[in-house]
Amino acid sequence: MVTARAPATSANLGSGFDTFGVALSHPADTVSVERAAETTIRVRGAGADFIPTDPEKNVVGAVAEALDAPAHIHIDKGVRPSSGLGSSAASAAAAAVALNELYDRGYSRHDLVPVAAEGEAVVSGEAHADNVAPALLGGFTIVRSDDGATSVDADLALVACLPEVVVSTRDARGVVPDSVSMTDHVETVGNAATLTAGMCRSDPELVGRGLDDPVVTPARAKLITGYEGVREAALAAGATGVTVSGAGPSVLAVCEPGRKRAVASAMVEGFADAGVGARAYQTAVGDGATVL
Ligand SMILES: Nc1ncnc2c1ncn2[C@@H]1O[C@H](COP(=O)(O)OP(=O)(O)O)[C@@H](O)[C@H]1O
Ligand SMILES: N[C@@H](CCOP(=O)(O)O)C(=O)O
Repeated sequence: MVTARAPATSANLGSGFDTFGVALSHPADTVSVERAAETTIRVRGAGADFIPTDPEKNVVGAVAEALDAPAHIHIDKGVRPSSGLGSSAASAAAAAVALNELYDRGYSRHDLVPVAAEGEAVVSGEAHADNVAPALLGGFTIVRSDDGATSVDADLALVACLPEVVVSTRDARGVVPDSVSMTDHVETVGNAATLTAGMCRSDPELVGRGLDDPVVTPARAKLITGYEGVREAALAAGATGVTVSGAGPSVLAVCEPGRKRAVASAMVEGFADAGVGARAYQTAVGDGATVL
C-alpha cells in the first residue's frame, strides 16, 4: 500500500482567474492505494456522504484511468467538498502521486499536473489546473494552457474562512463574465503583476493589493451570503487583502503572521452577523503533495 497527502489549495487569488493558485499548509486529503484488477473507491472524512464512489464520477477514478493504474483507493477527506479550497484537486493530486509511486511510473510532479487535471474535468467539466498545480507542486503557482505550471516558494500567512454553505465550482463558473473591458483588463494585469511580485518577495502588502479583481470576484461574491461584511471585518482586523477562494464559498485573507487569529475571529463573526456559521483555518502557503 502507498499513501500520499495533498493539501487544500486556494485558486484564482482574485486577479488570476484559472491561472493563480496557492497550496495551503492545512487542511489536506490523504489517499491510500493498493494494486487491483479494477478500481474501487472508498471515502471517509469531511463531506464523504456527498462524494461518489463510482470511479466514473470520482476524480481519483479518472486519475487511475489516465495512469492505467487500477487500484483499491481509500480517500480520507480533510478538505470539505464544494468549499472553494480545492477539495476535488486535493484528492486528484494525492491519488496521482500515490499511484505514480505504486506502479513506479516515474513521472515528476510537473508531469502529473495534466493527469490530475483530468480528474478536475470529471467534476467541473473543464480540466482547469489552477488547483492541482499548487496541490502537486506547492507554493504559489501560475498555470498556462500550453506550457505547464511555474511554482514560486512564498512565506505568507493566510486565513481561509469556510462558511456552512455550498457553492459548486460548476455553478460558479456559470456566473463568470464572457468578456472584459480594456479598463478592467489593464487593472487586472496590474493586480496580477503586483500579486506575483508580492509572492516572490513574501510581501503580504503587495499580495494583498494583488487580490483586487474587478471582473470575476464581484460576480461570485453575490453567491456568498455575507461576503462584503466578512471582507470589511477581515480588513478592519488587519488583513492586507481579501478575496473569494477558488469558486467559493470560502473567503481568503492575507495578513501579517501575528494577525491571523484576529482576522480569523473577525471573519467568523462577519459570517455570524449574516446568520451563517463558519470556521476559519489559520494557515499559510504550504508544500505540495508528498508520499507518507
Ligand atoms: N475525491 C473527491 N473529493 C471531493 N469532491 C469530489 C471528489 N470526487 C468527486 N467529487 C465531486 O466534486 C465536487 C466538489 O468539487 P468542487 O466543486 O470543485 O469543490 P471544491 O471547490 O472544494 O474543489 C462535489 O460535487 C463532489 O461530489
Ligand atoms: N479557477 C477555478 C478554481 C476552482 O477552485 P475550487 O477550489 O472552487 O475548486 C474556478 O474559479 O472555477
